[in-house]
Amino acid sequence: MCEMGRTLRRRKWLKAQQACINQHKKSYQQLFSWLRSNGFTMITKLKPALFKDTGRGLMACESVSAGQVIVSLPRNLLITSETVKRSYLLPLLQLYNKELTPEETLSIFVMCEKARGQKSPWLQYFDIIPEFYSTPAYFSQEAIKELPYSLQENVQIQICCLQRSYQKLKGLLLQIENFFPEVKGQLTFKDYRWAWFTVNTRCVYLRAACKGENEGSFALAPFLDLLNHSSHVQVKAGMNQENNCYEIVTLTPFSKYSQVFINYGNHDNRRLLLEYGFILPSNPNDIIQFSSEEIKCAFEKYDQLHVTDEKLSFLRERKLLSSMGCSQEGMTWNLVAALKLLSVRKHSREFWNMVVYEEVELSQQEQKKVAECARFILVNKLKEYEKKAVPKKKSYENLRESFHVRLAQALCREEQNIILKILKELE
Ligand SMILES: C[S@@+](CC[C@H](N)C(=O)[O-])C[C@H]1O[C@@H](n2cnc3c(N)ncnc32)[C@H](O)[C@@H]1O
Repeated sequence: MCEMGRTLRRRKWLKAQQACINQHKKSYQQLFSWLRSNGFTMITKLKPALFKDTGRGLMACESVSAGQVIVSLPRNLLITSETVKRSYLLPLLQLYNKELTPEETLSIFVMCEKARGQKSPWLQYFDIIPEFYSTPAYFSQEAIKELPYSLQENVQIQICCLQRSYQKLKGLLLQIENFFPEVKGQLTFKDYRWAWFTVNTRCVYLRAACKGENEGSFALAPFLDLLNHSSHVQVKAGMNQENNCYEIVTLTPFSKYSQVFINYGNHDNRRLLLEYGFILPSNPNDIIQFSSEEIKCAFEKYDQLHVTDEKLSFLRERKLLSSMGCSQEGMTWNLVAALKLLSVRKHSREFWNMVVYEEVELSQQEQKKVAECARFILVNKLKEYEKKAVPKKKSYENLRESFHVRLAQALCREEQNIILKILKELE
């Protein structure tokens, strides 16, 4: 029943997406003729298409071999801080007394260009950009509650940063509205959130390959930003100084009619969701992190508390308290080191150093303690997900909200599976 419900929802979602692609057909034609008129040439034939697992992406219309340039975009088609500085916004930016980050500069430009509509030279580009994002900053409170607790905190932090950034820019936005009445009423917080996530989810990084003016900055790259992410592919990307184009060379071949992917980086699912609004099934970069509090809780029943605290300080001084977690591959080195250290009885810092950095054989009792505590920590973590997995009566009217809830639940399921796998290995 549940499977059937999921299939039906999936179909509904695909239908909505297909309608969106059809509706956009004309926009794509306009995008391509605009790109061509600005010097773009399609080196590898790719076209926008809808894919079952990832939504819109780019499809290879011919087979693509490793080493092939998949997209080559002339510099004039990139939106960078330099583009903004050359624009009508420059005098107002210069007069503003607060320093803007590159993300803020680009977000303001994106928001203004979107608001200018037909008057914007980037119209054809903004026409194909999604109206909404599926990052948790767009989630309802109900959907946020479905996320793991520490991720909920990160979402709140992200929203606060966005609000603070908007407040900081308020004076400048008022000035812009005064000078350019056509954007009036279109520079609200919601518009800023949209622009910020457009920049955050779609920008490429211009590396310091050349000592140019864009060294180490971000850029929006029309068309190229229709490429989705896969952790299984490898690409090389950067400015080609010879033709002044931003190019992506794939190191992974793709067959005809398959989706062409790039790699956004070694992100775990929490980062992918927070920053990009999606997750990867069986993400090899997924690590379930444990806090020192969670570890401490497991050891309280064995050690006197002050000894546990001292051992935790010992780990903190050596920066071993971060990255304590587990992945598909097993427990991280830092977690194993912490478990070993917290299990030993001897109270000597010299010995603790040997336990962490050298192969000191633990007694059978200590090894048993390591396994027991690992199990305790993992089982405790599972309880957090189990509480969330209690079926809710509520049916989500809004298609978008129910998609967000399912996304949050899928993330929890992925993490749960990793923990279950490690628990099984501990048996
Ligand atoms: C640079 S855009 C890629 C094109 C985008 N799909 C579109 O239709 O405009 C990045 C966004 O694509 C989506 N995305 C990228 N890779 C994905 C994947 N493997 N699965 C699902 N969504 C993905 C996410 O919404 C992400 O924020």
